[in-house]
Amino acid sequence: MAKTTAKGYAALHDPSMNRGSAFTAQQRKTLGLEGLLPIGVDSLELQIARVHTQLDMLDNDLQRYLFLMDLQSRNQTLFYAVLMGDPARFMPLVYTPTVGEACQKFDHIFRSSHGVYLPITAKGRVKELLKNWPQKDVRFIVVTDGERILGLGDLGVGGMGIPIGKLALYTAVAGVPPELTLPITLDVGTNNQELLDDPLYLGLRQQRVRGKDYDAFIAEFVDAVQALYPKCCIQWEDFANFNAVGILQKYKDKVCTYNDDIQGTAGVALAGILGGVRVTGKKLTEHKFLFMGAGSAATGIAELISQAMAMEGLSIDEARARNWLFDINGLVQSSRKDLADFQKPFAHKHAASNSFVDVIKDLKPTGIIGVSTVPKLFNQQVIEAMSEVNERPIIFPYSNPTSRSECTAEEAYKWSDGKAIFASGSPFDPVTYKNKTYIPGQGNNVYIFPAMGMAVLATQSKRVTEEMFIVAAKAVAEQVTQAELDTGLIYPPQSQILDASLHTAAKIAEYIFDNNLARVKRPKDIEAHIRKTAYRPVYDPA
Ligand SMILES: O=C([O-])CC(=O)C(=O)O
Ligand SMILES: [Mg+2]
Repeated sequence: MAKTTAKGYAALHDPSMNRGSAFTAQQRKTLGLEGLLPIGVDSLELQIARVHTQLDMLDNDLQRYLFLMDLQSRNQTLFYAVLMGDPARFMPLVYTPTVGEACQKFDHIFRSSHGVYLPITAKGRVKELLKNWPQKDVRFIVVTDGERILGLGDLGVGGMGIPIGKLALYTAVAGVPPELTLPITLDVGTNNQELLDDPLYLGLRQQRVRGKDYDAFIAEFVDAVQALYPKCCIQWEDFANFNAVGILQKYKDKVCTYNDDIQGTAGVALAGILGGVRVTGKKLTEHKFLFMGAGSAATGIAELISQAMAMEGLSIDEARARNWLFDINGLVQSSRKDLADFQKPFAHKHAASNSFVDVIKDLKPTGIIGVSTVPKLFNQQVIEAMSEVNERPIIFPYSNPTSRSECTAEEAYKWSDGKAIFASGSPFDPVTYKNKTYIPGQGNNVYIFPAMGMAVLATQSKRVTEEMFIVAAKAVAEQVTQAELDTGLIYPPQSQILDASLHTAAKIAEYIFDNNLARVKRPKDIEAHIRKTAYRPVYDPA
């Protein structure tokens, strides 16, 4: 929401200004609020405590999600103070897994609007619609077309929950000022018949537009953003593979943009692997990865790992040869005729196989990475096979939300007899197995995208490059202590995610300055500058 200076009654209804019961007596006088609030004056701490009590009264996480969204549209400072006070507790509410359920039920739970909806029927008028957003300086847009929301598929306009949730984390996790962010949904229709048949559905009631008209709409959108907000970075989120890959290819060298599912996920996977590599004692170049799923998330991770392996001495071809994909049609290998261009670098010579377990026994990967959106594919046989060929198998079920995870943390630890190096896309509780407690890490792009946002903000970077994700991955991984590795954690603990993200952001920013991508002058101490720029959820002094 835009920062404003509303007065009187309007001040109570402007989330960027509203303090509710925390307006001081003096402010109430000056702003004309006397009589509009009960006489008591709360501190922010007391307001936070009240929110916790109210959350405790609710029966389930979807209700808590709705409560928090209402809070966001009522009192922004309090919303972020609550989130940032306990990120480990609140991330699963405003983000995966609860946000997935909220997107599925979007039309039924809809209350008030946040962000901008651009229907393809407004073709030619995108700029005009965007101008209705009150804020004139927007630095981050997270945009979806709702076609592949987490692993839940086409949710049409209901996908909006994702840009809203991601941007809340830009702020809560890396301190990006909320007034600079804007969630957007491009409504190009939906192919989800259940939605089309639902009288409560709020999006366009038509099949998805494809091809030239779709591309032209995306182009108009990018142009409009450039024209209105020249310093803005566009993050593409939860598009179907074929659109995600094409859009990124088309715009990554033209404007400041990235795709979180391809590049952010790749960054966080590489960070987890660098952490995991420390546990295995083997060099990165000695590892070999097998992906369950061969979409753009898989190829994005495989490519970033390959680049990182190449930086450690392998040729890029040797590096790619250590990354294998497996999908619904079996092992991706060079004789397959159904492959898209973006999959071909990872289609190596090998006999066809439809058995993931056989492929594990044959290729002996050191890690398996699940980006299939199909739950339970890492079954007991798979994890036992990985444990037979590895002292410490890397098991990363990355599909979201929890209901789509390739296995649970408990399954991974149990079936590997406590040997698994584990991280999952959505959170799992700690697991006790044979008297030892393991803390499963959340290998979610939340360790990357907020930090990337903060770095881009602090530098006004012209572009977002591939190397920036390698820098980010290394910065995340280097913060994990040996004691944390010993408990199974390969990412920094979520309780300290703000601090970790600010450090990661500083490392990325340093790279941006070093490579002449910045549009601002280099500060003497980059990390101090970033920490100073970061949003804090406090009321400005009266
Ligand atoms: O949103 C998340 O939790 C991670 C992500 O980008 C996805 O699964 O699409
Ligand atoms: Mg996503």
